[in-house]
Amino acid sequence: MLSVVPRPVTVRAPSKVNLHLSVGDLREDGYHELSTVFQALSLADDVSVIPSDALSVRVRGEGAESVPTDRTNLVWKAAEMLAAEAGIAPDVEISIVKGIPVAGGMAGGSADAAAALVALDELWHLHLDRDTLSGFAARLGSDVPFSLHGGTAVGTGRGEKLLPVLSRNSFHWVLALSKGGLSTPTVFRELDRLRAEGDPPRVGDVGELMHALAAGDAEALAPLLGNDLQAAALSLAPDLRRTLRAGVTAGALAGIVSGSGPTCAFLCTDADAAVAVGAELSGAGVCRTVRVASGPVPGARVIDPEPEGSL
Ligand SMILES: C[C@](O)(CO)[C@H](O)COP(=O)(O)OP(=O)(O)OC[C@H]1O[C@@H](n2ccc(N)nc2=O)[C@H](O)[C@@H]1O
Ligand SMILES: Nc1ncnc2c1ncn2[C@@H]1O[C@H](COP(=O)(O)OP(=O)(O)OP(=O)(O)O)[C@@H](O)[C@H]1O
Repeated sequence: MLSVVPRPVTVRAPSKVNLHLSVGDLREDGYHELSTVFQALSLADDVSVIPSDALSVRVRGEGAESVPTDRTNLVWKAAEMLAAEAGIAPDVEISIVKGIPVAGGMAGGSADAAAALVALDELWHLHLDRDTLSGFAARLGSDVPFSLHGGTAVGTGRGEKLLPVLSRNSFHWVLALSKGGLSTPTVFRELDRLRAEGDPPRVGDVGELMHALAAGDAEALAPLLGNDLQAAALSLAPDLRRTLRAGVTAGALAGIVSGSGPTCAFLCTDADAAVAVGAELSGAGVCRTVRVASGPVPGARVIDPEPEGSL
């Protein structure tokens, strides 16, 4: 009798940077009302799923040692959610290859959760539509629907309600990765504290930023980047000021803290400039390592995995 060896399904999911992040009031459910513009970046995680005897999670790559492999991992929760929907047992081995820094403000865990939803939908032949998958994504975390969606989008509510944004051309980024991570709830709490004591800067209107995106104009976009969480991230990790200054000195058009930090994202004129800024920044001793990335890129999608050893 012929036995069929199951093939893994592999899904790549992007990181994100918030080009504009306006944080509103703290709601009764513990979340803040947000208005944000997300861009999906080419720095990505790959998630593979294959049938197994029981649910298990393996992690390798960037910061893998600090990622849980038990039921607290978002991919575990994603598998249990989809299996319950399908009325089957969640017996799969899930392998994550991390490219996105852990607790870096770039939606790494959210990318994995979105990738797991897409991969298991494919593996189990569920054929769920995008709206249904987005519903599951929103239950897993505020950033997960965007990791599924990709591209450039406005997020409202707690960040989970999305509308696509017209964006021309690719934008080129250098990402300065930090030694440690920052906890997202701690950064939101720090912003509440700073606001109770004073008046940290708030981002302005988003209209001009939309025009710069539609025009694909990096020079116009640079001065319009803004993040209300930046003051809180800098208060918790003051060394990031030095990192932000160093990126601009190295030739970036502008630098911001990505989401809740501590990763700093630098917008550059073009791909060559990004490589030059990255090289200069990595020699400046202001971060653990640098990555060059571009955006927008698509959301979580099935890929043909690279053969083992080809990287
Ligand atoms: C900072 C951002 O990355 C910007 O896109 C997101 O707002 C964070 O999204 P996320 O990591 O998916 O966050 P979640 O897992 O949904 O929430 C983690 C915690 O962050 C805080 N949180 C998150 C989103 C939001 N709109 N308001 C909040 O106050 C809450 O304390 C929440 O308990
Ligand atoms: N698959 C996962 N990958 C990374 N971290 C995970 C994962 N699942 C759970 N976690 C936990 O979530 C915490 C936050 O990690 P994550 O990388 O998602 O942060 P982040 O990129 O700052 O998130 P965001 O930008 O969405 O706020 C980690 O410290 C880790 O304990």
